[in-house]
Amino acid sequence: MTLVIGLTGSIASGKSTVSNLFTELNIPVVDADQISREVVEPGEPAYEQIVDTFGESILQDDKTLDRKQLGKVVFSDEEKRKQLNSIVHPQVRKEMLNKRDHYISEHYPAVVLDIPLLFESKLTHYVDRVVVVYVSEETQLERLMERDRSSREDAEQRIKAQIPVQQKAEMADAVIDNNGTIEESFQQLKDILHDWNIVY
Ligand SMILES: CC(C)(COP(=O)(O)OP(=O)(O)OC[C@H]1O[C@@H](n2cnc3c(N)ncnc32)[C@H](O)[C@@H]1O)[C@@H](O)C(=O)NCCC(=O)NCCS
Ligand SMILES: Nc1ncnc2c1ncn2[C@@H]1O[C@H](COP(=O)(O)OP(=O)(O)OP(=O)(O)O)[C@@H](O)[C@H]1O
Repeated sequence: MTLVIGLTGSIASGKSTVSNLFTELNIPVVDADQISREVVEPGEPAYEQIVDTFGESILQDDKTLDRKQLGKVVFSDEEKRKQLNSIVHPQVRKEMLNKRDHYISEHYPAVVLDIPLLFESKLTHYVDRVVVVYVSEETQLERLMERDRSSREDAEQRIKAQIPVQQKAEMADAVIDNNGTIEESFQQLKDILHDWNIVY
């Protein structure tokens, strides 16, 4: 039996950091953000739909998506964000389920689905257990501004596009408090897996 673990949190709470820790433990990770980049490459069906909907001003000179520009458009306008989601999400889901089912058929003890919008998109039925990576609002804002070199305003807009991480933590089966060091988060992860009888 493969345990399917949903990994979520809010933007910049540390999902990718924790997903690397799963990888270190040889637990495969299916990354929704990575898939969402693949399905919008030129030639893919979602690409054409995005250009039809948002126009050529969201393209770079080489015709690939200008993600910064598209981000500005969709994170300042909920309707536009919903439009983009309705184009990208069905493709992402299909690909994620294919990958999940592949790992299950290979009898891995566990597989992780790293899905930023697991709760917002009501996808908890894809997984058996949910781990939320939690940080305080101050840490989140600081890490987001530093990582993306973004202004406070842009960072706050992105944070507001998701359910607050505190609320997500309340809905989780397990929470990793990522306000401390990565080593501390790693120890919490190992403890959770031990509780769930996943021993590597
Ligand atoms: C708007 C886009 C082009 C901005 O690209 P950019 O490279 O700047 O950001 P990236 O894709 O790395 O996302 C960073 C984080 O933003 C958050 N985020 C992304 N999209 C959304 C969204 N539609 N709603 C809320 N939060 C989002 C997630 O926490 C994600 O981890 C891109 O995020 C996108 O295509 N979003 C729609 C698809 C989506 O929902 N992806 C996230 C989960 S599948
Ligand atoms: N425990 C930690 N200590 C210090 N910095 C950290 C820690 N965890 C994560 N970071 C840093 O915080 C930033 C956000 O982390 P990360 O990219 O893992 O978040 P995320 O939840 O995957 O973000 P997104 O939702 O945008 O995909 C990164 O720059 C990362 O290096």
